[in-house]
Amino acid sequence: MSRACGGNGGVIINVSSMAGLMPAPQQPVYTATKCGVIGFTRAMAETSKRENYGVRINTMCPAFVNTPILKTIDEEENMGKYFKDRDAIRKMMSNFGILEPAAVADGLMKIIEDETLNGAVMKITKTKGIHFEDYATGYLQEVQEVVMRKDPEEANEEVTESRKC
Ligand SMILES: NC(=O)C1=CN([C@@H]2O[C@H](COP(=O)(O)OP(=O)(O)OC[C@H]3O[C@@H](n4cnc5c(N)ncnc54)[C@H](O)[C@@H]3O)[C@@H](O)[C@H]2O)C=CC1
Ligand SMILES: CC/C=C\C[C@H](O)[C@H](O)/C=C/C=C/C=C\C=C\C(=O)C/C=C\CCC(=O)O
Repeated sequence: MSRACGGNGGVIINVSSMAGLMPAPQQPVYTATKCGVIGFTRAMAETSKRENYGVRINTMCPAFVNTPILKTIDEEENMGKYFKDRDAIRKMMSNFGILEPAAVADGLMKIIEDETLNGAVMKITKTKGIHFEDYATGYLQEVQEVVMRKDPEEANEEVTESRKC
Protein backbone atom coordinates (compact mmCIF):
# COMPACT_ATOMS: atom_id res chain seq x y z
CA MET A 1 0.00 0.00 0.00
CA SER A 2 2.85 2.39 0.82
CA ARG A 3 4.29 4.24 -2.16
CA ALA A 4 7.68 3.68 -0.51
CA CYS A 5 7.10 -0.05 -1.20
CA GLY A 6 5.72 0.37 -4.71
CA GLY A 7 2.05 0.57 -3.67
CA ASN A 8 -0.59 3.07 -4.71
CA GLY A 9 -1.16 4.71 -1.32
CA GLY A 10 -4.60 4.83 0.23
CA VAL A 11 -6.37 5.42 3.50
CA ILE A 12 -6.41 3.47 6.76
CA ILE A 13 -9.16 4.06 9.33
CA ASN A 14 -8.44 2.65 12.77
CA VAL A 15 -11.38 2.10 15.10
CA SER A 16 -10.98 3.68 18.52
CA SER A 17 -13.85 4.85 20.74
CA MET A 18 -14.99 7.82 22.81
CA ALA A 19 -13.73 5.63 25.65
CA GLY A 20 -10.24 6.39 24.31
CA LEU A 21 -10.83 10.10 24.97
CA MET A 22 -13.10 9.96 28.02
CA PRO A 23 -11.71 7.23 30.30
CA ALA A 24 -14.37 4.64 31.18
CA PRO A 25 -13.84 3.64 34.85
CA GLN A 26 -15.67 0.35 34.32
CA GLN A 27 -13.51 -0.54 31.30
CA PRO A 28 -9.89 0.33 32.11
CA VAL A 29 -8.30 -2.19 29.75
CA TYR A 30 -10.66 -1.28 26.91
CA THR A 31 -9.86 2.39 27.58
CA ALA A 32 -6.13 1.65 27.41
CA THR A 33 -6.44 -0.16 24.08
CA LYS A 34 -8.50 2.66 22.57
CA CYS A 35 -6.05 5.32 23.81
CA GLY A 36 -3.33 3.22 22.21
CA VAL A 37 -5.15 3.21 18.88
CA ILE A 38 -5.27 7.02 18.96
CA GLY A 39 -1.57 7.41 19.77
CA PHE A 40 -0.54 4.81 17.19
CA THR A 41 -2.67 6.47 14.52
CA ARG A 42 -1.26 9.94 15.17
CA ALA A 43 2.33 8.71 15.22
CA MET A 44 1.96 6.63 12.04
CA ALA A 45 0.16 9.46 10.23
CA GLU A 46 3.15 11.71 10.87
CA THR A 47 5.55 8.96 9.77
CA SER A 48 3.55 8.44 6.59
CA LYS A 49 3.72 12.15 5.83
CA ARG A 50 7.45 12.41 6.48
CA GLU A 51 8.31 9.24 4.58
CA ASN A 52 5.94 10.07 1.73
CA TYR A 53 4.04 6.75 1.97
CA GLY A 54 1.00 8.28 0.27
CA VAL A 55 -1.16 6.62 2.93
CA ARG A 56 -3.54 8.65 5.10
CA ILE A 57 -4.02 7.16 8.56
CA ASN A 58 -6.93 8.33 10.69
CA THR A 59 -9.03 7.07 13.56
CA MET A 60 -12.63 7.35 14.59
CA CYS A 61 -14.06 7.47 18.10
CA PRO A 62 -17.74 6.62 18.09
CA ALA A 63 -19.77 6.92 21.30
CA PHE A 64 -22.19 4.04 22.03
CA VAL A 65 -23.41 2.37 18.84
CA ASN A 66 -26.29 -0.05 18.53
CA THR A 67 -24.38 -3.29 17.89
CA PRO A 68 -24.12 -6.64 19.73
CA ILE A 69 -21.12 -5.36 21.74
CA LEU A 70 -23.51 -3.37 23.96
CA LYS A 71 -25.01 -6.64 25.24
CA THR A 72 -21.65 -7.65 26.67
CA ILE A 73 -22.31 -5.54 29.76
CA ASP A 74 -24.71 -8.28 30.84
CA GLU A 75 -22.04 -10.98 30.58
CA GLU A 76 -20.24 -11.52 33.87
CA GLU A 77 -17.34 -13.38 32.21
CA ASN A 78 -16.75 -10.32 30.02
CA MET A 79 -17.18 -7.62 32.68
CA GLY A 80 -15.32 -9.40 35.47
CA LYS A 81 -15.16 -7.35 38.67
CA TYR A 82 -16.97 -4.47 36.94
CA PHE A 83 -20.13 -6.56 36.41
CA LYS A 84 -21.59 -4.93 39.52
CA ASP A 85 -21.13 -1.50 37.86
CA ARG A 86 -23.19 -2.21 34.77
CA ASP A 87 -25.95 0.15 35.89
CA ALA A 88 -23.44 3.01 35.69
CA ILE A 89 -22.73 2.09 32.05
CA ARG A 90 -26.44 1.81 31.33
CA LYS A 91 -26.88 5.29 32.79
CA MET A 92 -24.13 6.64 30.52
CA MET A 93 -25.83 5.05 27.52
CA SER A 94 -29.12 6.57 28.51
CA ASN A 95 -27.58 10.02 29.09
CA PHE A 96 -25.42 10.10 25.97
CA GLY A 97 -27.80 8.18 23.71
CA ILE A 98 -27.07 5.34 21.31
CA LEU A 99 -25.98 5.93 17.72
CA GLU A 100 -27.13 3.80 14.79
CA PRO A 101 -24.35 2.13 12.74
CA ALA A 102 -25.23 4.40 9.79
CA ALA A 103 -23.67 7.32 11.70
CA VAL A 104 -20.38 5.41 11.77
CA ALA A 105 -20.68 4.68 8.04
CA ASP A 106 -21.09 8.45 7.44
CA GLY A 107 -17.89 9.04 9.40
CA LEU A 108 -16.03 6.40 7.39
CA MET A 109 -17.15 7.99 4.12
CA LYS A 110 -16.05 11.45 5.26
CA ILE A 111 -12.56 10.18 6.09
CA ILE A 112 -12.30 8.32 2.79
CA GLU A 113 -13.46 11.31 0.74
CA ASP A 114 -11.69 14.18 2.53
CA GLU A 115 -8.14 13.89 1.30
CA THR A 116 -6.91 16.58 3.70
CA LEU A 117 -7.44 14.25 6.67
CA ASN A 118 -4.33 12.54 8.03
CA GLY A 119 -3.82 11.84 11.75
CA ALA A 120 -7.36 13.00 12.42
CA VAL A 121 -9.23 11.81 15.50
CA MET A 122 -12.89 11.87 14.53
CA LYS A 123 -15.52 11.85 17.25
CA ILE A 124 -19.06 10.70 16.54
CA THR A 125 -21.60 11.48 19.22
CA LYS A 126 -25.36 11.61 19.40
CA THR A 127 -25.48 15.31 20.26
CA LYS A 128 -22.70 16.73 18.07
CA GLY A 129 -22.58 14.16 15.26
CA ILE A 130 -19.25 14.07 13.42
CA HIS A 131 -16.57 16.38 14.80
CA PHE A 132 -12.86 16.24 15.59
CA GLU A 133 -10.62 16.23 18.65
CA ASP A 134 -8.44 19.35 18.52
CA TYR A 135 -4.83 18.76 19.52
CA ALA A 136 -3.44 21.80 17.73
CA THR A 137 -3.60 24.25 20.63
CA GLY A 138 -1.96 22.09 23.31
CA TYR A 139 1.37 23.00 24.92
CA LEU A 140 2.92 19.63 24.08
CA GLN A 141 1.88 19.96 20.46
CA GLU A 142 3.58 23.34 20.34
CA VAL A 143 6.77 21.91 21.89
CA GLN A 144 6.72 19.02 19.42
CA GLU A 145 6.44 21.35 16.46
CA VAL A 146 9.37 23.45 17.65
CA VAL A 147 11.40 20.31 18.49
CA MET A 148 11.18 19.30 14.85
CA ARG A 149 13.18 22.46 14.12
CA LYS A 150 15.71 22.57 16.98
CA ASP A 151 17.01 20.76 20.08
CA PRO A 152 14.51 19.92 22.89
CA GLU A 153 16.00 22.29 25.51
CA GLU A 154 15.80 25.31 23.21
CA ALA A 155 12.36 24.26 22.03
CA ASN A 156 11.01 24.16 25.56
CA GLU A 157 12.41 27.63 26.24
CA GLU A 158 10.95 29.01 23.03
CA VAL A 159 7.49 27.69 23.80
CA THR A 160 7.63 28.81 27.44
CA GLU A 161 8.64 32.30 26.31
CA SER A 162 5.84 32.45 23.75
CA ARG A 163 3.33 31.41 26.44
CA LYS A 164 4.34 34.36 28.60
CA CYS A 165 2.90 36.83 26.10
N1 LIG B 1 -20.65 -0.53 19.48
C1 LIG B 1 -20.09 0.48 20.15
O1 LIG B 1 -20.72 1.08 21.05
C2 LIG B 1 -18.72 0.91 19.80
C3 LIG B 1 -17.81 0.07 19.21
N2 LIG B 1 -16.55 0.50 18.94
C4 LIG B 1 -15.58 -0.37 18.32
O2 LIG B 1 -16.04 -0.77 17.05
C5 LIG B 1 -15.44 -2.00 16.69
C6 LIG B 1 -16.52 -2.94 16.20
O3 LIG B 1 -17.38 -3.19 17.30
P1 LIG B 1 -18.92 -3.55 17.13
O4 LIG B 1 -19.24 -3.76 15.70
O5 LIG B 1 -19.69 -2.55 17.86
O6 LIG B 1 -18.96 -4.87 17.96
P2 LIG B 1 -19.49 -6.33 17.62
O7 LIG B 1 -19.38 -7.10 18.89
O8 LIG B 1 -20.81 -6.22 16.96
O9 LIG B 1 -18.44 -6.83 16.55
C7 LIG B 1 -17.14 -7.16 16.89
C8 LIG B 1 -16.66 -8.20 15.91
O10 LIG B 1 -15.29 -8.47 16.18
C9 LIG B 1 -15.11 -9.87 16.10
N3 LIG B 1 -13.97 -10.21 16.93
C10 LIG B 1 -13.86 -10.16 18.26
N4 LIG B 1 -12.66 -10.57 18.67
C11 LIG B 1 -11.98 -10.89 17.56
C12 LIG B 1 -10.68 -11.37 17.33
N5 LIG B 1 -9.85 -11.61 18.31
N6 LIG B 1 -10.29 -11.58 16.05
C13 LIG B 1 -11.14 -11.33 15.04
N7 LIG B 1 -12.38 -10.86 15.19
C14 LIG B 1 -12.79 -10.65 16.44
C15 LIG B 1 -16.40 -10.45 16.63
O11 LIG B 1 -16.59 -11.78 16.20
C16 LIG B 1 -17.43 -9.52 16.03
O12 LIG B 1 -17.82 -9.91 14.73
C17 LIG B 1 -14.70 -2.48 17.93
O13 LIG B 1 -13.33 -2.16 17.79
C18 LIG B 1 -15.31 -1.66 19.05
O14 LIG B 1 -14.41 -1.49 20.12
C19 LIG B 1 -16.16 1.78 19.21
C20 LIG B 1 -17.02 2.65 19.78
C21 LIG B 1 -18.37 2.31 20.10
C1 LIG C 1 -19.68 -2.05 28.17
C2 LIG C 1 -20.17 -1.20 27.07
C3 LIG C 1 -19.90 -1.88 25.82
C4 LIG C 1 -19.51 -1.35 24.75
C5 LIG C 1 -19.37 0.10 24.44
C6 LIG C 1 -18.12 0.29 23.68
O1 LIG C 1 -17.08 -0.19 24.46
C7 LIG C 1 -17.82 1.71 23.30
O2 LIG C 1 -16.56 1.72 22.64
C8 LIG C 1 -17.77 2.66 24.43
C9 LIG C 1 -18.17 3.88 24.29
C10 LIG C 1 -18.04 4.82 25.33
C11 LIG C 1 -18.50 6.07 25.20
C12 LIG C 1 -18.23 7.02 26.22
C13 LIG C 1 -18.63 8.30 26.20
C14 LIG C 1 -19.58 8.89 25.28
C15 LIG C 1 -19.73 10.23 25.26
C16 LIG C 1 -20.68 10.93 24.44
O3 LIG C 1 -21.50 10.34 23.78
C17 LIG C 1 -20.70 12.41 24.37
C18 LIG C 1 -19.93 13.12 25.38
C19 LIG C 1 -19.35 14.31 25.19
C20 LIG C 1 -19.28 15.01 23.93
C21 LIG C 1 -18.05 15.85 23.83
C22 LIG C 1 -17.52 15.87 22.45
O4 LIG C 1 -18.16 15.28 21.58
O5 LIG C 1 -16.47 16.45 22.19
